[in-house]
Amino acid sequence: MRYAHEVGNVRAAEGALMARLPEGTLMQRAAAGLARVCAGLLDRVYGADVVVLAGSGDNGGDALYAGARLARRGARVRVVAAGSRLHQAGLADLRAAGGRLIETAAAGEAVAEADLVIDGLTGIGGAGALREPHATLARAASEASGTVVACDVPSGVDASSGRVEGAAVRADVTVTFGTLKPGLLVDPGASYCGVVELVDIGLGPYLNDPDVVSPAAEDVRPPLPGAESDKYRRGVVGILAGGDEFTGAAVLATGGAVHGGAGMVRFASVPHAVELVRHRWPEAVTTVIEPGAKALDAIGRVQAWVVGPGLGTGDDAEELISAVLSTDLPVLVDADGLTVLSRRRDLLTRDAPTLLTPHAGELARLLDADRTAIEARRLEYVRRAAAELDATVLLKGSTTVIAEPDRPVRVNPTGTPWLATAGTGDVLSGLTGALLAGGMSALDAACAGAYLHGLAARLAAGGPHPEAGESPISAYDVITALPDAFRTLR
Ligand SMILES: NC(=O)C1=CN([C@@H]2O[C@H](COP(=O)(O)OP(=O)(O)OC[C@H]3O[C@@H](n4cnc5c(N)ncnc54)[C@H](O)[C@@H]3O)[C@@H](O)[C@H]2O)[C@@H](O)CC1
Ligand SMILES: [K+]
Repeated sequence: MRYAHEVGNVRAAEGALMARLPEGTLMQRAAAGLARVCAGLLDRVYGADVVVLAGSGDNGGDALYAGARLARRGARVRVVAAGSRLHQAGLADLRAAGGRLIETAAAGEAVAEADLVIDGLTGIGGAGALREPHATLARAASEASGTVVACDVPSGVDASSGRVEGAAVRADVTVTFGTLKPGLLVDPGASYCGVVELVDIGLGPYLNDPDVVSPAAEDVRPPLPGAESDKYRRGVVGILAGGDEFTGAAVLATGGAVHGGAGMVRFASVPHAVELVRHRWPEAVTTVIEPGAKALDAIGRVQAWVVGPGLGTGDDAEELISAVLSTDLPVLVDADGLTVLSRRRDLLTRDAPTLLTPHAGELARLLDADRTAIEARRLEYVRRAAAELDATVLLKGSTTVIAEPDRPVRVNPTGTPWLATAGTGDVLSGLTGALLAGGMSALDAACAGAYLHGLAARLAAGGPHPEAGESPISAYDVITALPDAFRTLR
């Protein structure tokens, strides 16, 4: 598990640690770590052309001291000051080491020809869209042909949320201090960071519980079946999906479940969808159901339900969703099921676990909020959704985030932009439903489902020769790659 802390938490820990250390110690630790990473990125430090973009805060201070360390090793270091002030002691140290300050007007050319650019414009103190000249410098850095290293956070990225309101530095490497910041893990911010290097400055013992966590493979491994397992112990998942109109979603969700490790997949729907699912997935046990309150009675025992993909949003769908949510079993609601819930939020009042898996548009309907705002502030909205709907919420998208009331948000680290294609969400709901039926909690099943789904997509897109680049994938390719994804986890 990787841990991230919001700015308030970082500042509190820094305050407590700084009180026990001589002044300036932390900044020197940060600068030493930053300089070490920068030196490792250069072919040779001696003679390298380095440009430091320095704002007036301590982020600029870190960058100036790091520049001084590189200058002492023979680099040619030039500084561009954004704004009227600079960290005076940092500037003095850099000058003493042979670095020099250049005019802002000369910055564009200097940045363009540098071997390495250190972005020290703003760090955790950055607020709102970058002002001038910061914004222009950030754009210049983003276009630089040399290596761009962001100090603590790429300037223009909000450290706590990952929000980007205007120009921001596109870094090759981000060297962050003490702990990760949520904005480095969640898009849009995450996409500006490049490789993230964490430098230990001794903050660990002073940090509170993390605000955001990002699981690693060992955190999401589903339990292995034992010798005594039978299909009921491994879990039976019930899939309620598809209708006369939409059948693809039913086939894909069932495929995700069949490859998700369940002991058995039960599928129930109208005759047309049942026929297609039975044809494609003979492993599934299918039932034709009639609309009405007794629809579930014919299906047999399950340990978790998945409801919604391709179901439609009319009265029959609503009745089915209402029946499923009145059971005492874990329920995953996706797609059309979420649209129904946006007019029947009362159905969410229940004791058993409920897992909702919206994309931004579906969440916008559920919360009566704006889709663009959700995409820009994923952490804020997923937390709000979990609290307001009293459910586990998995928000799909460029970074999948998962929230449960009063828990750190989990950020999924796998995935590929190729996943943004029709039908992949249906695969995720079937897969995650199988994990729920296997006995994982809603939060763990959501995390493991998102992780495996993203990993399968990467494996599918990378093919047998990932070094040759990625190719487009279909939702069906994701299903086919699931066994490899499970194996990779072990
Ligand atoms: N507090 C600590 O103990 C430590 C802090 N460190 C560094 O200090 C940084 C935080 O320093 P500060 O609190 O001084 O804050 P920053 O240096 O991150 O940012 C504050 C400065 O940026 C300007 N600014 C804010 N938003 C802006 C915008 N939208 N456009 C243009 N300018 C903007 C402010 O006017 C102010 O001058 C960390 O990110 C880290 O790099 C490290 O030295 C480690 C220790
Ligand atoms: K920065």
